[in-house]
Amino acid sequence: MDVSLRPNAPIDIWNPDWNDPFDPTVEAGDEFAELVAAVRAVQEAFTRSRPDPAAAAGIAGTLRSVAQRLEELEVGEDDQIAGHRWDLAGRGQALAPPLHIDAVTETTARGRVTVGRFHAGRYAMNGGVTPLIFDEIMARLANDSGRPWARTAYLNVNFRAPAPLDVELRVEAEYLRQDGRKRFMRGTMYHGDVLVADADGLWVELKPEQTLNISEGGDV
Ligand SMILES: CCCCCCCCCCCC(=O)SCCNC(=O)CCNC(=O)[C@H](O)C(C)(C)COP(=O)(O)OP(=O)(O)OC[C@H]1O[C@@H](n2cnc3c(N)ncnc32)[C@H](O)[C@@H]1OP(=O)(O)O
Repeated sequence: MDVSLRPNAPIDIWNPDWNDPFDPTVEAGDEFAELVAAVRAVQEAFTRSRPDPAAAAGIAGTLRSVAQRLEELEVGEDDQIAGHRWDLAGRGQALAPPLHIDAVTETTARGRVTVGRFHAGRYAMNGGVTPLIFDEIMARLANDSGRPWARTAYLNVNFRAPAPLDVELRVEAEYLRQDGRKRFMRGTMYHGDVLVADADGLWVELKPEQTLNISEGGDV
């Protein structure tokens, strides 16, 4: 399947036909989506398992060969697909929680996410995962509507209640205000009516001499 990898591609709104990482069926013919779903399935199944030593050794060997096969297909970061598929949950980045962005306006964004044990701390979402989800949706909003690129300067997260696993959580972002290059954002995460976390964040617009690709020697 041919896919758009442009970093500034229009935001894709969730389409029920797209792959859900918790749904083993993926869009027919979308081989990369199938691969991401498979990687996520490995992560979740590994986390939930307790293999005996022989099984662990066998599975490790199998995964080493998979890694070797993928290493043969390595490309530069701008050309990789993971993280660049805007239509997939978590942009096809298998570490990222599978956040579906449902809607983005100039000042708001909303999405939903369900995490399993791979993203768990103890019986609830890991405290490092919550900021990942906020950064994803708040950065998406901060950089939407044709605004020049901005980077996260700070992200302060309040954990209000344990975020349960295996159930859908609602995530929202709000563009509070702009002050020169500074964009102030707020995020909230709900399980039903329960606020499980909220966040305040600042995104700072890059100066012309700054670049997203810091390996190109931009002034960052
Ligand atoms: C992913 C989903 C898809 C969505 C699309 C996502 C793609 C976006 C790009 C990738 C985003 C990331 O990966 S972000 C990854 C995590 N973030 C980073 O790595 C950022 C690292 N930090 C930096 O690069 C820099 O510190 C910047 C760009 C954030 C700011 O540096 P700068 O440009 O030199 O800013 P500077 O002139 O000093 O400050 C400008 C104004 O901001 C204020 N300011 C700056 N930093 C702070 C701060 N931490 N706390 C308070 N205020 C601050 C200053 O006081 C000043 O206010 P005043 O005096 O004007 O009032």
